[in-house]
Amino acid sequence: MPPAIISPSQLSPSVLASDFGQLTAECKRMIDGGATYLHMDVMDGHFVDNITMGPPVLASVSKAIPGIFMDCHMMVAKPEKWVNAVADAGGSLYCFHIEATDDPLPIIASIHARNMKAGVAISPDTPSTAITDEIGHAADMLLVMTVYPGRGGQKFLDRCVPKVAELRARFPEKDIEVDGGVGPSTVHACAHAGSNVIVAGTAIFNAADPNQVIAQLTATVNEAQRQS
Ligand SMILES: O=C(CO)[C@H](O)[C@H](O)COP(=O)(O)O
Repeated sequence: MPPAIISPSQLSPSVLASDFGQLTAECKRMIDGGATYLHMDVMDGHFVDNITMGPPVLASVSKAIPGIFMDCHMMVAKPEKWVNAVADAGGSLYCFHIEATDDPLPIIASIHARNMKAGVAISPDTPSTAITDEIGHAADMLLVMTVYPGRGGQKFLDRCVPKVAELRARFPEKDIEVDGGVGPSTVHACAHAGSNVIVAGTAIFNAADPNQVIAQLTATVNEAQRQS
């Protein structure tokens, strides 16, 4: 059993599954439905084979929804390049991929210098040990991808779950996020391995009752924390 988790649960709907033509309304709908974060999937067409949105769109959302916590998942080839633009756009958390840089510590420092939380993500084929003790302690959040980044609606990769447990054992005080294929049938494994920040896209946006799914995912994490 992993050590007791002290970080509160957060539910972060992935806007990749939203109607981008109604993005602000979709984000409001999620917050009103019980989400605490909004997972903003920023893709630049280089790190992954897809393009989504950038700082101008983030700025529109933060302007329309003051106080929103934008959990910005930067699937970009040069993560050092966008820190200031995302901060200026109202980003709350800047999470970059360890595979996209040879020098993560200065990026974490630059994120903190702009008063954002710093996240470090690992793709499915990257071992959790790529997040060294030094990197993990410097970051605020560690993201374990449970699908290959780039698209929503993919099948959850169970083989990534042990990485959550390994990181939780080394970093009991950090936020640990899971992203990809997470929904009512897969959240239990993530939560019991030690994840406290849950990203879900299609499971929420495609649901008949999104608020019920948000409540169910949050309750599963809270129950896992009570049992830890
Ligand atoms: O980062 C992502 C893809 O790169 C998405 O956030 C992720 O896939 C969530 O979507 P779903 O819950 O539908 O799998």
